[in-house]
Amino acid sequence: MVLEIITYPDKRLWEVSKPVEVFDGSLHALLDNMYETMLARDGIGLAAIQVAVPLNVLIINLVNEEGFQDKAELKEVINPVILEKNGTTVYKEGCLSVPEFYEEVERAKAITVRYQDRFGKVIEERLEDLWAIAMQHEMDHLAGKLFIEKISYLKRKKFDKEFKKRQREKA
Ligand SMILES: CC(=O)Oc1ccc(/C=C/C(=O)NCCc2ccccc2)cc1OC(C)=O
Ligand SMILES: [Co+2]
Repeated sequence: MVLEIITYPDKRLWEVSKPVEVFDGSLHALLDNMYETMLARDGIGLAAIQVAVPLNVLIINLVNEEGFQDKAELKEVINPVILEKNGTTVYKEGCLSVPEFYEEVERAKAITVRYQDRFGKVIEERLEDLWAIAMQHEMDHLAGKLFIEKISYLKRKKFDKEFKKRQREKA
């Protein structure tokens, strides 16, 4: 089912998530619900903390060349660890937990990551470009970090001003 996505400045977004110990039906249900929620909200990545579950679980499903999200390319990532980082790249990121705000973030261009799949099998992969960006963005969520904490001081001031303006408009 589609779950509620918590949004900035909900303090739970700064919680540090915990490792998954049991790869059971409830984990599978969480992954399925996260996928449905991400698609319903036009997302390409989602971390469990964004649906208020502080577990080291994230999913990524980028849009492919034909321009749609192929479920065959869905990555279900549990207990990820980055083993290696190479190069740097900048990309204008967005986040379902920080709606309507996009900003350039600098990240590693390529990473080697080790994680487990929904059955606990260990996978080691080298990711590049948008896959690497998305993995780093979602893994930051597991450490209680948002992309707006990685932008320059001036861009963060712009975000704060923008956010307050929208709050006033809504009030
Ligand atoms: C209005 C609004 O909030 O728009 C959106 C903003 C962000 C998003 C999704 C962002 C997302 O999936 N981010 C995953 C992390 C990531 C960021 C950059 C590159 C790779 C991975 C979707 C939005 O909704 C629509 C309809 O476009
Ligand atoms: Co995000």
